[in-house]
Amino acid sequence: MSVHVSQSAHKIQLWRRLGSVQYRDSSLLQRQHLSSFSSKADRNDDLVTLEASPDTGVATLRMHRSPANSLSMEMMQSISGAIRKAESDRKIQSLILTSSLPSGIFSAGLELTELYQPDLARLPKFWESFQQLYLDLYGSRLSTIASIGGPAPAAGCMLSLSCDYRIMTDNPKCTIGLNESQLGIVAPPWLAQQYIDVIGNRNAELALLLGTLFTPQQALTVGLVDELVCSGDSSIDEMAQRKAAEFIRIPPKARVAAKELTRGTQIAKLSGNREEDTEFFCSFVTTDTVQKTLGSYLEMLAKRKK
Ligand SMILES: CCCCCCCC/C=C\C=C\CC(=O)SCCNC(=O)CCNC(=O)[C@H](O)C(C)(C)COP(=O)(O)OP(=O)(O)OC[C@H]1O[C@@H](n2cnc3c(N)ncnc32)[C@H](O)[C@@H]1OP(=O)(O)O
Repeated sequence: MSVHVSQSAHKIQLWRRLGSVQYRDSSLLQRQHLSSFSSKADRNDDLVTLEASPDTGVATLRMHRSPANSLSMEMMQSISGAIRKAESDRKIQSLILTSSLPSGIFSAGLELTELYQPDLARLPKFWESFQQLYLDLYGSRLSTIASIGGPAPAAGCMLSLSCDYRIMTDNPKCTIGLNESQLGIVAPPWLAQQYIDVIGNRNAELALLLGTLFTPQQALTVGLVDELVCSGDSSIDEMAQRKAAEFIRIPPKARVAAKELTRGTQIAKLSGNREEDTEFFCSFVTTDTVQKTLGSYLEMLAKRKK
């Protein structure tokens, strides 16, 4: 145990050195004019909707945090809360995770304003909410289906990786993958492991290095999604419902036990390592280097829009 702790302390030092100077307060960084990236806390009450159908045993969790379902702390807590609510209903055996944004965006990943020039008191709680969301979704007793009608980069991809089955719209503009390296950051180990488990070591290695965003066809080829639906075809919901019904036909105890076989070790690993993981994240993301890269990435997003 002591060896483990000292190794991770070493890793933190390494990240700090990579970032050269540790970020202390926002005055250390040049404030840039990024008017569209200014929100932080938002209201918890209208970010997701849960529709449970006891007749079919299927609940549908729709995300609608405009404009892109990016994951603020409150958004992650709302999704976690809705998963737990669905789980508490013994008639519900399956959960479909989808977006109800008119743009179709599944989720743009972590809310970048939570990472850039962060509120230092909020940052650890933000990361704990991300860990919790992973634990709630990946470890759910429900069979979970991601119905991906639009882009799903980074933590948006994590949401889908945490489900048991992924259906995606076949529109080349809708991409999916862990693109963190393009932002000058890396995926946390538990998220990288999900990627490795789903697409295999070599595919994950290359994709993590390059920050690849896969088109739906490429995602299908590497196994990142299980099925594609023709673009514009409204049947993605029907397909998700059909898949949910297929999972429900498996006796729940066997289904849950099978899931535990493949996911139990990773869930236990993060559960026993949350504080250290949070400390590492906060130390890493607040380095000057990471902050500068995030600032440039945000500017690039804003310019691209113009
Ligand atoms: C122990 C070990 C620890 C190791 C350390 C671990 C460190 C890990 C640290 C962080 C991990 C981060 C994971 C992440 O999830 S980072 C987020 C990555 N996300 C992205 O790169 C996506 C960026 N967005 C896009 O590419 C596009 O917006 C897209 C989702 C494809 C949609 O494109 P489009 O339909 O063209 O729409 P717009 O680009 O115009 O976007 C619409 C509005 O949404 C805003 N937006 C988009 N993404 C985000 C975001 N992630 N956060 C906040 N806001 C976002 C965008 O600005 C537009 O806003 P507005 O209309 O107001 O201008």
